[in-house]
Amino acid sequence: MTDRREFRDLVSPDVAHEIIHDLPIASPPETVSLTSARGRVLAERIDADIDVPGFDRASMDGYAVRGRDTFGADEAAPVDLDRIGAVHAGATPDITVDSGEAAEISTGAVMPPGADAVVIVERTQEHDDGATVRVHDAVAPGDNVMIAGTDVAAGTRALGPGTRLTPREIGLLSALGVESVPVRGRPTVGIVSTGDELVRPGSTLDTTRGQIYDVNSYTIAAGVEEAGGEAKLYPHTGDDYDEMEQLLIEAADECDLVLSSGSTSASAVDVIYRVIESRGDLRLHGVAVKPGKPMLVGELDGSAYIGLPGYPVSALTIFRLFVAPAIRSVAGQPNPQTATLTGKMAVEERYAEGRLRLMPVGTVSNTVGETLVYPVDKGSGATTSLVEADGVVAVDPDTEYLATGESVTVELFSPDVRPPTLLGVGEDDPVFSRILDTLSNPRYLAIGSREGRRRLRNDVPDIAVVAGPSDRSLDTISLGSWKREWGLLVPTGNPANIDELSDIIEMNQQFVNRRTDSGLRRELDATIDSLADDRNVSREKLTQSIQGYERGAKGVESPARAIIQGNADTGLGLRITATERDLEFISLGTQQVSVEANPNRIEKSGVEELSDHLDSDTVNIDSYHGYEH
Ligand SMILES: Nc1nc2c(c(=O)[nH]1)N[C@H]1C(S)=C(S)[C@@H](COP(=O)(O)OP(=O)(O)OC[C@H]3O[C@@H](n4cnc5c(N)ncnc54)[C@H](O)[C@@H]3O)O[C@H]1N2
Ligand code: MOO
Repeated sequence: MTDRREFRDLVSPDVAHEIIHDLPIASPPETVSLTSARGRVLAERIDADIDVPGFDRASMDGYAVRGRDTFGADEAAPVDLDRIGAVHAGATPDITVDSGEAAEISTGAVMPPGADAVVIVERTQEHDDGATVRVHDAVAPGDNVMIAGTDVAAGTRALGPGTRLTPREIGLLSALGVESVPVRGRPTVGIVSTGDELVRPGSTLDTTRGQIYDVNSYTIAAGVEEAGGEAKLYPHTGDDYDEMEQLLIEAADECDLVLSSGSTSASAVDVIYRVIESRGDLRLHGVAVKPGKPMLVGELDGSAYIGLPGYPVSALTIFRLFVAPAIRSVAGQPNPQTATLTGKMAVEERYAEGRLRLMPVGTVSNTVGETLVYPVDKGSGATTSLVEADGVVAVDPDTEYLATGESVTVELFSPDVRPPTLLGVGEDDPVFSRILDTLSNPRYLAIGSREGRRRLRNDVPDIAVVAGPSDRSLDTISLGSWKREWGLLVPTGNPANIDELSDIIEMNQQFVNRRTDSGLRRELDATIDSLADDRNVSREKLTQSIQGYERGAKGVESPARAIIQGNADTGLGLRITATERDLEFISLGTQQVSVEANPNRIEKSGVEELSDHLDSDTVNIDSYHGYEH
């Protein structure tokens, strides 16, 4: 037990920022060519070595003249000048314009000696077979001419240090003939994800061994690049001390900053802090934020080191809060624009762990333009906790309770986050999920019919999709409904010869159920109830004999997938799934699926859009197997 770490003294986020600020993350400036300069930050000022333009330049097509010759000219009293030749862009003029003369000139050409203005071609006419130019307009010296150095004069400061190079600045540098520029270094950030369970996307998972795809290496690498660093992925390390030490030292030698993820916490196998303690200097272990408490900060072999917690939400939250600002500061990148919105809590929320809580939240607007805010907390281990959220609400360590209706400030993940046009919740229905693809920016949380009804009653979502029996009626407006055929899925050829519900009770088959939240499950339970009534036994008596009845799977396709993988003999599902997954289907009936709108949101554009699609031919319900209007 002595190896275990307890987090009694968590440091405050402010102190953590200071400790990270003092880390030696250095990255020397470098010189890059203009073609790779976009997004980089100038390390030094750039002065103009040349005038731009480097000569007096015609800015319109027309005739180069002496302005004084045209004075008084207008439509009624044009002036005739002798046309003495032409000057084109990219050519040295071989003529001089004297008094009473004009030379044809094209935009961008060098003004010929003697000329000081250009009359645009539209205000002239050629006469005498081109020997004379009739000018209908007076021009003053300088008109339609860009004098040498007016864009940039040689010797002036063109761009200052710290300027972020966008296409506009790159344009100026090109005009000055600068071919490569000194820019701030991009710190090299080594990413070491720890855990024997991790596998890189692209390889096959062995879930029996608890393998999962590595998330953090990719989220963190993307975050590093976005902040202006250069990410370098290292192979995974397990929890073996020597292996971890060797990999971390290698990364520290090659990188300006090493970021590990995982192995930060209290378990005896979480050895990473011991590597830092023995090979470097551990300056922080544990910060008072949620999620992300077990963060580590220190130095390792002269490089900066930050240990992120393993849970993807915790890792990314700590990265955004503490690490990204440090990388931006070294790379000279400005802090990104933040955008906040003020909304009202749609539900109440309790929390009392005494840490600054960065609560992921989703937002939805109601028809009077208010923003409603609801927590999206599927836990630190769920990547959807962040994808289904629009931003975070920072809840102060002393705040233990947020009441429904309380005003909160949401910091959006970025200023271009747009709250969904439609927030829907409820049943996982394969056809409704296709309808979603036709809408502009919907968010749909497949949390089941029961939870969907509950949230709709609480006035959070715009719509709920519900199926199956329910004991409570809803005060809602139906936007549409259809019927879907449900029953038992079995492998092709139906090896166990199942043809009715009672077979799975009597035949000792491995069954895959759905969760009690789903309308499909409620339908099954109602059918079992009537079977129990017929036999004059309790529902439990029957369900006890169904292997797998108690454990419900989340997705509408989960039972089918289990059968295909050979992990089950039969499962609860829909005809459409059986057809699409090449399984056989034993029909047990049809159930109604209805799309119910929150009566207070009926005028919201996203709801109107959905309603229109449901009424139109966009959605041909009858074309799906087992579906009918
Ligand atoms: N008894 C205690 N248990 C835990 C505590 C505690 O104080 N006492 N703290 C919890 C908190 S808070 C967090 S956060 C986590 C952090 O744990 P670790 O940093 O040690 O992370 P691991 O245990 O290695 O992994 C946690 C979890 O995340 C998965 N993981 C890890 N790396 C990745 C990756 N690159 N991609 C995707 N998923 C990853 C890993 O498989 C685990 O499921 O500890 C709590 N426990
Ligand atoms: O710090 Mo942990 O991230 O609360 O789950």
